[in-house]
Amino acid sequence: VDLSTSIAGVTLPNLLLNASGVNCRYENELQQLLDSSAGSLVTKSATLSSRDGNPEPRYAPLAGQIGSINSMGLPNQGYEYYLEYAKKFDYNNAAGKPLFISLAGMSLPDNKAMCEAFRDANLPCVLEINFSCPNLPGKPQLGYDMEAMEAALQVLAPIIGKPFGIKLPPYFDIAHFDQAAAIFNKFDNIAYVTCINSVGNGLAIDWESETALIKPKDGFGGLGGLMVLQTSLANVNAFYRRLNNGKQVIGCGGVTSGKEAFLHILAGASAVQIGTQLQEEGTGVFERVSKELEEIMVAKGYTNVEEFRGKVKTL
Ligand SMILES: O=C(O)c1[nH]c(=O)[nH]c(=O)c1I
Repeated sequence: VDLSTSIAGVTLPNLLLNASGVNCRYENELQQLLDSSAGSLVTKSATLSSRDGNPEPRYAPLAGQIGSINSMGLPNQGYEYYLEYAKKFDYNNAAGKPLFISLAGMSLPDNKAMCEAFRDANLPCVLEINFSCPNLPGKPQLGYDMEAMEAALQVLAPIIGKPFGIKLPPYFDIAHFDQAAAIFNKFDNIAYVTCINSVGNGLAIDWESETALIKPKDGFGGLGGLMVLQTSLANVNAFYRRLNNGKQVIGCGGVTSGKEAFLHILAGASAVQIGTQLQEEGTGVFERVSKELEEIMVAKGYTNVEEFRGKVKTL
């Protein structure tokens, strides 16, 4: 059974990888991903300068393994740390694993400076521009401001020059799928979109202590895990149906087993990112989910994912 896929001009020997933000801030964590069965890896979203992020507790799993809530606040080592990592990354590694770099500038000038630095370094890594961090106090998500998102892409796409991706927030209105896809279809080098980032500004409360689970923003944070699966499948399929010229979708949201990975591919995903389940289970999740996905494919008579990608049936 073949789980390989190609995105933005790079080939992933296995279509599973981490969701940006999970197990990917430090080099040792990135090495754990390389040593796992994941077919690739993406770094923690980087800002111009390093950041400590929001006060703890800032992440919590939810009771009943239904998901997680986080308000990390963009803690990262600063983009130069990840640029150096990308400079010394072994792109010809035996495992054939490509590298994705996530950037989440606090402003357009910051994003511009970081994209220029990566352009000048001329590396084989693929940039994933994060338009959807929900956890910066006082900062609205660019992904929810269509005009600002298009203006940013007018600046960044030409600088990046080569194929790149965008990390999107979940949309909940068909008009927003239409508007966002129409913007992305204007840029030839947008190779893919990753749907979805966490469902922004949920509130998890412990009923015994009557207290919010996380400290930042009065307990408001991004929701992930199984409980966001149906929203992520909808966003994957909405953009799969709307994007043209070979633009692809990476699915993210609610993948806890081979079954949800299979559903993401049915919805149109070319690759599948795992966040909450990676945080809770560790990097062994990639081998387990790969095996489960292979078993499902064998049981259904599929030998490769192209045979069923995007083939979700409607009634
Ligand atoms: O709080 C975070 O660091 C964070 N958390 C998320 O759930 N998504 C994001 O894109 C980011 I940058």
